[in-house]
Amino acid sequence: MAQAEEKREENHVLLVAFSSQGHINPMLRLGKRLAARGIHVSLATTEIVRHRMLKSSGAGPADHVTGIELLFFSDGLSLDYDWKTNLDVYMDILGKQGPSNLSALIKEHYTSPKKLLCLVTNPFVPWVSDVAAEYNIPCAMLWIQPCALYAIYYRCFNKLSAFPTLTDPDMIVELPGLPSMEKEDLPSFVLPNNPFGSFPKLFSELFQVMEKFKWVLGNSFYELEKHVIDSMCELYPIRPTGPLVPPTLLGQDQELEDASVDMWKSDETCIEWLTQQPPSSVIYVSFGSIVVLPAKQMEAIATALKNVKRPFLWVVKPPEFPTPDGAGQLPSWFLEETKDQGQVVRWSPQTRVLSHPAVACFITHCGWNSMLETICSGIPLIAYPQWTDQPTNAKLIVDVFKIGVRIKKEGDGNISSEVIEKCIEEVMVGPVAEQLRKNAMALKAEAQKVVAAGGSSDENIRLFVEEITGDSCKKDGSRNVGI
Ligand SMILES: O=c1ccn([C@@H]2O[C@H](COP(=O)(O)OP(=O)(O)O[C@H]3O[C@H](CO)[C@@H](O)[C@H](O)[C@H]3O)[C@@H](O)[C@H]2O)c(=O)[nH]1
Ligand SMILES: O=C(O)c1ccc(O)c(O)c1
Repeated sequence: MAQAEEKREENHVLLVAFSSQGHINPMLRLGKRLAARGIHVSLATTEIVRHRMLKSSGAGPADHVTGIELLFFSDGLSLDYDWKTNLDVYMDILGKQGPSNLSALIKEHYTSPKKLLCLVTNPFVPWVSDVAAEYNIPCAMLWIQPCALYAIYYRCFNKLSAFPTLTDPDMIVELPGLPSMEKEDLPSFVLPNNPFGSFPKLFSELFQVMEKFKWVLGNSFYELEKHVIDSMCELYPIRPTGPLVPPTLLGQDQELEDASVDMWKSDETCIEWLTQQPPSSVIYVSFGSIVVLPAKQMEAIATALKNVKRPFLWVVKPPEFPTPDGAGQLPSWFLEETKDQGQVVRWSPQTRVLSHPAVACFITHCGWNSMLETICSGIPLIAYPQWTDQPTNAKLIVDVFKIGVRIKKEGDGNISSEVIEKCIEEVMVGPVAEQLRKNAMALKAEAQKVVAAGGSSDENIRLFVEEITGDSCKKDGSRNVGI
């Protein structure tokens, strides 16, 4: 038997992720923390990731990321399928084709699949638990959004609390461990008029069969979300093992190598440019890997950045499927009129940007990875959420973590440049800015503590490893450090 195959027989965990960069990277980082405790780890995801990695690096497709083997299966569609426009169809086809394709991959790569210690999946590919059952392997889930979202979905889809309906769309939602939430604060998938039918269906099915997951791990930390984590103890506990961000952001670069994939090539020139800017002066703007802002909103942000006359670094990722209405594109006047003020890049080395001393604040769509990276960099945020978990993440930023402000939409759903300008000034100067920075620095210090030896997330990883390897006498998944 070849050496690689021998390894797969012994202490092996297979992670399975949806194709989004924001889903794969936290899984890989969990993988590194398991590997640091002697577990062999591989990650399986769909072919589109191999294709994007190849395009981004210009080299041959990677089959390893710092020691973690990458495996790919087909989602049942061609590589150029416009899945963002046809999300419902995509999720449906992935749900039908994914299980047999993943099962075939496991048969092909593991001589005795039953010897796998565990499959770890993320919530967007919940059917992985059925593949695990087929081979009689236990299954864990890594919840890749805040624990607050886990609690909200659990209560909503098991009908344990009241949520807005078509007849009462504006009701205030009250849940244990969380502040009161208006409809603007709720994840879009629980709203009665949400147009993405496949996601509520997926989450509804998932949260009704949670017993298929022997463990639920979270990409968060106890000290950040303790009330809501405690509130889930009696229902279905979640064990936070994060923040799963690059070790450099946690002061752990000496002891732990990073594992992540880059689906887009980052423009490193912006780091040189940042180095020429005064300390705490630059507004960083990015909306992650999926959001494409309507032209009117691009115009409002462009106008605000120009008017505040402060240096900025704006990531404008060209839409993968451009539309004639100018969505996701800069207004034609912007580059010329701001050429001495800021930089625009197509994709940035974001974690290096956030931890650069020149960066003062971050205008963000509130993707959870971006939020955790910002928390670990100790800078305040300006929240401009769009959909999925982002509205709730924005609520957490403002009312729970208290490290930022939120750009409020007008009645017609648009934003005005004046509101954005006001938010920028609020986080840059004055007593509010000072308090936000203090709070942000305190959370950064906390994040470093929880991943260090004996910290709450480190302990939760240790317990998980003990349980999957059978080194623990208690295997009921209920232990959770900090509770
Ligand atoms: O120029 C850029 C912009 C982003 N990033 C990285 O890309 C990731 C983006 O992740 P995230 O902030 O979570 O945003 P999305 O890619 O939009 O993530 C999706 O997945 C997240 C986890 O489920 C959700 O919280 C988001 O709402 C959802 O949009 C982060 O690690 C960033 O560091 C870069 O490296 N360069
Ligand atoms: O993480 C999310 O919430 C999310 C939602 C929809 C997507 O298409 C996606 O790639 C990620």
